[in-house]
Amino acid sequence: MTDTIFALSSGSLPSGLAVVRVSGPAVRFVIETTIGRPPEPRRAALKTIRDTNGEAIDRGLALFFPAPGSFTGEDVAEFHLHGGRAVVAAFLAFLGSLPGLRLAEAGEFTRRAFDNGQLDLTEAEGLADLIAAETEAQRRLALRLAGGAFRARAEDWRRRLIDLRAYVEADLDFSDEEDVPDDVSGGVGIGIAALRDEMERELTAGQRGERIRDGFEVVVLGPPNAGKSSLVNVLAERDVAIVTDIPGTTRDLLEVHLDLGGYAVTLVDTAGLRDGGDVIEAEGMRRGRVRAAAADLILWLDEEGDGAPEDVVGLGVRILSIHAKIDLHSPGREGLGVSVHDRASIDRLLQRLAQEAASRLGGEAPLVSRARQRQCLDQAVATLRDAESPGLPKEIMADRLRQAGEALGRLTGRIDVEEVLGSIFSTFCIGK
Ligand SMILES: Nc1nc2c(ncn2[C@@H]2O[C@H](COP(=O)(O)OP(=O)(O)OP(=O)(O)O)[C@@H](O)[C@H]2O)c(=O)[nH]1
Ligand SMILES: [K+]
Ligand SMILES: [Mg+2]
Repeated sequence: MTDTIFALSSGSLPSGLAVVRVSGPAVRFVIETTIGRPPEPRRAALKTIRDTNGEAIDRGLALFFPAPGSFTGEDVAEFHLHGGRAVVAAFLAFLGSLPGLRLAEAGEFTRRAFDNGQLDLTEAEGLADLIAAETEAQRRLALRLAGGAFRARAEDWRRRLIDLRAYVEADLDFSDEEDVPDDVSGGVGIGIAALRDEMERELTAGQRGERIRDGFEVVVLGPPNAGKSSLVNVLAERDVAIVTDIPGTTRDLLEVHLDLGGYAVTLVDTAGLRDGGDVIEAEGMRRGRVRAAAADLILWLDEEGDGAPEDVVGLGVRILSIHAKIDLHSPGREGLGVSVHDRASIDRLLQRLAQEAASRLGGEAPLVSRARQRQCLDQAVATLRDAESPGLPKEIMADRLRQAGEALGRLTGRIDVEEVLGSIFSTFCIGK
């Protein structure tokens, strides 16, 4: 028989309340042992919670969610206890002493929900992201995913693929007969193109999704001693990077994470760019350039206001040029000036960065936000493109449609799920 699992599902103790969740076949037994008669389904009941000897452990709310109308799809109970360490320890120890009960592993409640068809893989990923979300944009993105928006979309695509395949196969079966109109395959072609077009649009929007989830990347470049590390420290409001008046102080890449206007932004400090320098500095510069080439924005910093040199412009990344140390230079220069000693200039820069992030990542929350999702969808699009090749034999077209359906099956976890499950559910915390 399946184990009944339990865990503290709320945060660290002590706290006002602690929520302990139990899921599995022994839930009714747990309820009868601790509070007697089960409360009405999904209704909170205030009860004294007792151990097997009838001794009170705490007084709190108990809820019962009978299968299948629960998060996991199994019988589930929730106990809202006082969030004291001894209270929770006593209750968990008591649960562990009951036959068939054990502490849940990380993500095990969600894993059961998935196994019982309560969630698909994209919804499970959305839940993991919702719990990990640190900014508003991440929260909105994750909530949409967890709410089943991607699942619904993928299921619609899959149904349409099945219909298209049915047409092609019917066409195959009757291909000898005169009276099957050939425009059936014309309609199929239009159907495939429409489907591929929708998927491609989601892939494009997904570039935003991955950036929202993983962070909008800003790499700070400039000559040595321009004040890059000082600026990164001020923006991060922490003393993360070493600052000295010696040119070539920074060698390693150093990243800090900011929340700018609800968007996650990764700010990367780099080694100052100049000719010469020792081997270590040269390697630092190389790494800085590589990172910058993949960034969303380069923050070019110099004291002269010369702007980024040709080789940096040649990276093809959007550049925001900044005059550093404006407290040392005469005012009236053009462009965005910054001094770490002038709070107003820092606030202007922060505002500008938030605008940059918003203009690149704003709009309706996309569906695709993970490399895994993108890869599945990429595959579906590639096979559909194949299916559209002119003069393709019907058998092969039908097979391509089947393969596209399989790619969607991998996306939602309908097929080939084992290899990705471990990596997804291990990112969950215990109790989820
Ligand atoms: N007056 C003034 N001095 C600054 C400002 N920003 C940085 N400095 C000084 O400039 C010097 C170099 O600063 P860093 O932040 O180390 O410069 P960097 O660009 O990171 O230098 P490298 O890592 O060597 O490439 C230090 O002495 C800082 O105190 C500023 O806005 N105004
Ligand atoms: K320096
Ligand atoms: Mg530095």
